[in-house]
Amino acid sequence: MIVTLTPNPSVDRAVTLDALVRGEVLRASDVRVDAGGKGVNVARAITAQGGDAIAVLPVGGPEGHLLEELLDAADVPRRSVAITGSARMNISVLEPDGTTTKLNEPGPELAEAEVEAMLDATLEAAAGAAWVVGCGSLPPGAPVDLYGQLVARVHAGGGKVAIDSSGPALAAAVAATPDLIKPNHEELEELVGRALPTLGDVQDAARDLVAQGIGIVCVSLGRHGALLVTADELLHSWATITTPLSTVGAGDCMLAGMLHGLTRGLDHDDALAEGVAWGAAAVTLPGSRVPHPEDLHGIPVDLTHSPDAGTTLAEN
Ligand SMILES: Nc1ncnc2c1ncn2[C@@H]1O[C@H](COP(=O)(O)OP(=O)(O)O)[C@@H](O)[C@H]1O
Ligand SMILES: O=P(O)(O)OC[C@H]1O[C@](O)(COP(=O)(O)O)[C@@H](O)[C@@H]1O
Repeated sequence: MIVTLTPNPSVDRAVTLDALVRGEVLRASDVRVDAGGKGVNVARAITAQGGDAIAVLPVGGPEGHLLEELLDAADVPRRSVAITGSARMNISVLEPDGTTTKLNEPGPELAEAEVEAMLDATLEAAAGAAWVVGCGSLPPGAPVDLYGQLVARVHAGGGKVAIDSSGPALAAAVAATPDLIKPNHEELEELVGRALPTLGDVQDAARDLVAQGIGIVCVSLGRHGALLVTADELLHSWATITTPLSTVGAGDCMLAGMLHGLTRGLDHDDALAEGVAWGAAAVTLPGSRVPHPEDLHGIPVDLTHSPDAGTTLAEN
């Protein structure tokens, strides 16, 4: 079982437009609403594939109510922690060529007691879990080392922790040496403080993080797939898709597939390939819809132990 903590969940509203033009009145051709936030998406993806996950999230206000309704409709087990503020609503604008523009709100201000209650609920749900996953940005009021605290508390109980975050929250989590991190290319560049234009540069940065004590560094690279580095392994896996629809939540599905694979005892090759397949499948689906088993058919996944270090990582 996998427990996800999403300190800053959202109602995700995905709006499809012919073209995003600033300063104009634009008519949407389609709209989708999903429960969102990175850990919520990880739990949704695992549930959709028949796995066991529990989403822990702070819930308040009308958007919080909608979030719970959406999770219940998708049969995602959850532990809601009541908060005074209102959950955020994030908007994604999707254009026909697959370009995705995201407008993420900061989220509600959390009180110290609400942060504590969220950590307690996560630790309680985590008894016997294979992995605890801390995901996404931190809302105002949450301490920057919230994920660092999560890592320390889960480790004290003998559990394993994965972190998928960005900026100072990720840096503080890394200082507490989680068992796995899943930055995307941009998040890794920010973490190490330098540009990483090639696969070889990403490889070197991931190796440095492993040398600091992180067991698995898995970097998602958009259409270039993902690179997984441990103390004695280097793997690169990718999937080619012809019709990208929405990249919202692709990284979350990638992480979900990999953790689901690891939990089922797959080795790192097969777990990475599973993650890459889930991530690529997510890109073929509208909004932040997560893939079900039938969505994985026909997604060919490649994997090598000798990545081409010279590959230039173009913008996704
Ligand atoms: N254009 C694409 N073609 C194929 N796979 C993709 C594409 N974009 C994303 N993916 C898949 O989704 C995963 C996550 O994408 P990425 O953009 O790196 O994550 P994030 O959503 O965290 O920014 C990748 O590892 C890959 O498996
Ligand atoms: O916590 P953050 O970084 O603001 O991201 C939250 C957003 O990210 C998502 O989890 C999607 O993930 P990606 O942005 O990585 O595609 C949305 O569901 C949510 O709206």
